[in-house]
Amino acid sequence: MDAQRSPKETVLITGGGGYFGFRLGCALSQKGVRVILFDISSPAQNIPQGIRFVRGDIRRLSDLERAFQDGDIACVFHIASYGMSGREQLNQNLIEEVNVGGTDNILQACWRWGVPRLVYTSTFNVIFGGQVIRNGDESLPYLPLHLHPDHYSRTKSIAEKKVLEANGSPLGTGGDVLRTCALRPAGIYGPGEQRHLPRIVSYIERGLFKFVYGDPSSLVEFVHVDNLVQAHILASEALKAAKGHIASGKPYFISDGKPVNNFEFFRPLVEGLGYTFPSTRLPLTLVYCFAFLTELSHFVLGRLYNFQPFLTRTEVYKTGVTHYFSLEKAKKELGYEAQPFDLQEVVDWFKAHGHGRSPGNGGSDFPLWTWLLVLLLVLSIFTWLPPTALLSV
Ligand SMILES: NC(=O)c1ccc[n+]([C@@H]2O[C@H](COP(=O)([O-])OP(=O)(O)OC[C@H]3O[C@@H](n4cnc5c(N)ncnc54)[C@H](O)[C@@H]3O)[C@@H](O)[C@H]2O)c1
Repeated sequence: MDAQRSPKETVLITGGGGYFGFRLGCALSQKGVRVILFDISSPAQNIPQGIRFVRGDIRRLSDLERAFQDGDIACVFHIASYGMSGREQLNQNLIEEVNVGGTDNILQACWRWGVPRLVYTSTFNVIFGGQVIRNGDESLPYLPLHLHPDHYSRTKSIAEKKVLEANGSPLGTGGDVLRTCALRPAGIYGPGEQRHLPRIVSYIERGLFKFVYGDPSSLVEFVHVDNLVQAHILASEALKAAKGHIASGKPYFISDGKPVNNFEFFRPLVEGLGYTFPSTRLPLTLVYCFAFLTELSHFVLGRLYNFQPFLTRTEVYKTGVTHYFSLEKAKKELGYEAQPFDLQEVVDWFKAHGHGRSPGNGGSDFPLWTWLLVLLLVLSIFTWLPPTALLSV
């Protein structure tokens, strides 16, 4: 997507109102590419001049028609998704409709309006389901669908397969074919990220981040938003004839390439905002049981009050079980080179938005966390009791 070679190319970004999609749109626009952002929600920031925003739902073909019909679109970045974290994870119908039905519609739209390239934003989770993976590569099989403990991961896996299977399929508009690839990112971070970081900071500020869990030597990965932007632009290029369509029909893992303990990764954020990093460490299984009970309570009570679960099972193993992947294929075939980033700009972003504990401010160190730990222990004991014992309580 080099501005010199294709100054008038148009791309469409589904989920372009979200954190990553918007960042990608801005980067492409700066390179001279015409950008259409497609999303049910507007971006949190002002839309730069030259970028077109189309409000619409990928579940509705008629909405997609408004965005596709007069675009002469060269590439679609399909980023929109639903159900990744928090209470969203528990709304299975919507997850299925957006992640699977929406992807079907995007494929239809590409065929119908002759879009030659489609880059799908997938996730590590299509492979990982709580098993230890060290330096895994793209030859690993998909996690069998019934082993996914959450519907988001299952539907991302179904959607990724559909996208990759569509590679080489004929376009409805002539002799050309659709070329597709999928990028599987680690957890995304960067300044202004709205999905994970505000939740983590709110736990820190409310005094709830008082323990870590799992083996301290467990390693996971993250990807800075700008590294992920770079990977998407390279992937789109690698679907072109000029690059021998090298990425056609393939998935690639994308991360910063620095496996790290999940909680240690966030240490600079905790300490940078003036809080103390917790010294209590709980066993992973205990926290997993707690997460299970949280999900169970949400299942029962969620219809009356759709509260934000403290943690879900998927979140527990994503943060506490070792899984990291090789970048070799992305480096070799896409030319991906992860740039070094740290959390300082994230700390600065939160401080600039009124967060952080000033010296002398006692903050919110109320003993709620102590009660939470006790509750966690009590509830976990219940999960080990046989159902008959529970019934007789
Ligand atoms: N955030 C992460 O840590 C992470 C990790 C791995 C993979 N991913 C993948 O990266 C992508 C981007 O993640 P993000 O963190 O920027 O998410 P995000 O929630 O900020 O963006 C997703 C966007 O999709 C939009 N959307 C949802 N349903 C839609 C619909 N029916 N029609 C149109 N738009 C719809 C949302 O409004 C949102 O703006 C997603 O595909 C996600 O699965 C994210």
